[in-house]
Amino acid sequence: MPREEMKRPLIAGGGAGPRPLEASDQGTPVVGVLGSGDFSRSLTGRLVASGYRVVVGSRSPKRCLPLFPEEAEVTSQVEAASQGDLVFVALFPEHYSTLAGLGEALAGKVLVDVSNGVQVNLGGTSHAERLAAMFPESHVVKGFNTVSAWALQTGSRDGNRQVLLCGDSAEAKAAVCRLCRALGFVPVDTGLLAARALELENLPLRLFPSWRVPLISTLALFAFFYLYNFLRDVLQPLAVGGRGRAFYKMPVETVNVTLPAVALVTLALVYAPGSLAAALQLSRGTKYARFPGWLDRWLGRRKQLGLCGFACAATHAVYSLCLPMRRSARYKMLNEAFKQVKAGVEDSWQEEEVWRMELYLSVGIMALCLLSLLAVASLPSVADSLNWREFTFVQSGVGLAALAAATLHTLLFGWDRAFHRDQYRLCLPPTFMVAVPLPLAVLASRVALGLPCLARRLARIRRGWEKNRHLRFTLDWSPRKMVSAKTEGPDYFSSPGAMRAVPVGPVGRPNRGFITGSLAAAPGEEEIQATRRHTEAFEKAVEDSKVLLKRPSTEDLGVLYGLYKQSTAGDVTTERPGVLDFVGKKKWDAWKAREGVSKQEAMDGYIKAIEGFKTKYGF
Ligand SMILES: NC(=O)C1=CN([C@@H]2O[C@H](COP(=O)(O)OP(=O)(O)OC[C@H]3O[C@@H](n4cnc5c(N)ncnc54)[C@H](OP(=O)(O)O)[C@@H]3O)[C@@H](O)[C@H]2O)C=CC1
Ligand SMILES: [Fe+3]
Repeated sequence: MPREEMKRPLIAGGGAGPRPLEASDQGTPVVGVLGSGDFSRSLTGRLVASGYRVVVGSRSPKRCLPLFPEEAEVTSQVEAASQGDLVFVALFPEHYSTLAGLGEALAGKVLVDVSNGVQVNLGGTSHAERLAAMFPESHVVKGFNTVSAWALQTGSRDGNRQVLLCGDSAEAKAAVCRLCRALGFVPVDTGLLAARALELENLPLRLFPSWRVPLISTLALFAFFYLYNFLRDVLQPLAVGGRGRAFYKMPVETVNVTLPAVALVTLALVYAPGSLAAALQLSRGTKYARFPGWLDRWLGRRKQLGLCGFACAATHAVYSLCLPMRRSARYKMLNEAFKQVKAGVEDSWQEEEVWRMELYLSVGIMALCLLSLLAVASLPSVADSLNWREFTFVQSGVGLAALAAATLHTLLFGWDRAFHRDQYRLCLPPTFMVAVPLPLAVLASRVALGLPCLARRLARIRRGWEKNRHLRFTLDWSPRKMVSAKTEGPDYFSSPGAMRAVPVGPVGRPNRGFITGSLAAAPGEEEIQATRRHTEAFEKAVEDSKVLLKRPSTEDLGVLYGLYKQSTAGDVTTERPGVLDFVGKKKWDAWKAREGVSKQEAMDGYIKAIEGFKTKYGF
């Protein structure tokens, strides 16, 4: 549906006259809708506006007729089920049993179950599966339950346009997908009914599922730090015989000491799993082993944790700005001034305190700016406009800079207080000392991962290198495959990185099916040894071809490809590729140019060529 059409109101308020089906509409299916409630009305309006013929089935058609656009036919449930090619069941699941008599009318048809549960159902049978069991001769598709009646009415331009679907019949799903697109939505096939229906039904019932753990973690941290500060700043002064003037700190001061600690730890929690993942990859020497489930989930919640941290930091900034506005602050300042006058102090300027405060504030403001950048970049519309490198730069580079600035801000706040005895109230160290170890550890781990020896190894692992394996080309030696060999072997013409390679066992141990093992099948021990040496030299040359410093010219790649194919598959046996397959033709020509050359000679040629290319392109 064109975007413009999405903007017009879809429920015809009576102004729009009947919209006869045009010639092109003749092929579109008649859509039946069972039920006459909110969802049914919104869906009917949208279907009618998109050119579909709609037959609504109700228990009392006369009563609800005025509620529907005049283009829609409102009739009995049996009639709607019989006429519709595709039938929506817009009833609550507890009323499905009232449809029992429609089995015959619905046989062979696509039934769309749009229902949602009232509470999250973990492990039971989905409504869609119940419907499928009721109508075994129909094809049930679960879908549209994640779209609200309101979104159907107003168009989905402001929200998510996806319609998640699942079902067992591919044709039925295809029909629903076509209808989805015609209504201006984007269908997403999520799989089979048994596997996905329950999940889809639970989706609209979940409240911010990806935010639960980050929010709970942030709240737990807040509770911990608040209690900690309460003990230190409110209870301790009372315990040592204060004059009962400590509880006033609870709404502002204690909260404002708590918030930066929570923000800092939360921010550290954003970058900690990345370091753990890198450490795991380094120790395992591969990126192909799965992370533990908890680490996977933690990695997947970094954005939410970061936004929670940002919210705490921003609130801390607002609280800090408001600190001097409080009555308590004014009284305290006046009292201090009075004490100074009494003590005869004219100038209370303390150079060290001034510098501490200037630096502390400046670094704090910078940290907040960097965090704001991060938060803005995590908005889907902004993130979508960045390429992968830009996104990584912002999330990783700017994020770590924000963490470093926030840690420095906290350290400047602490200054030398860690060494003052009077700061250890109730034997508890100052809050910043509790908050700072995790961020410092994360920053130290990032510095360590940036050390050339680790960074290089990690980069190799992330490009597919494995500690206990090495890469070799598959040189298929079976005669049947040789005949059909078309593009096997290194794909020299695509890109060096795209060369087809498979992991094999530790170096030196020949594997069956690779050229080493296969050639060893030749008779005679001496012959076998000679062939093996020759093959190993060839294999090494193939390995070397992958690590030339520069990519060889197209001509040289052609030479390599031709010799390689002749070495491994013998003479070309396939037809020359078609006119439009430029790369295929070049490859074929390069192979054809070696026709008649024996495999041994081709291998020799290949080895020599690589030796030359090592000097020419660097190695
Ligand atoms: N509203 C929404 O935004 C969304 C709703 N849904 C799903 O769509 C389905 C319908 O929801 P909605 O339209 O809001 O609900 P409504 O209550 O508005 O409509 C339900 C319809 O069911 C029929 N009905 C009511 N009572 C009975 C009964 N005792 N026996 C048989 N039929 C009965 C009625 O139609 P009649 O009298 O004509 O037979 C009624 O209009 C639900 O499964 C809901 O989960 C899914 C996504 C969004
Ligand atoms: Fe601060």
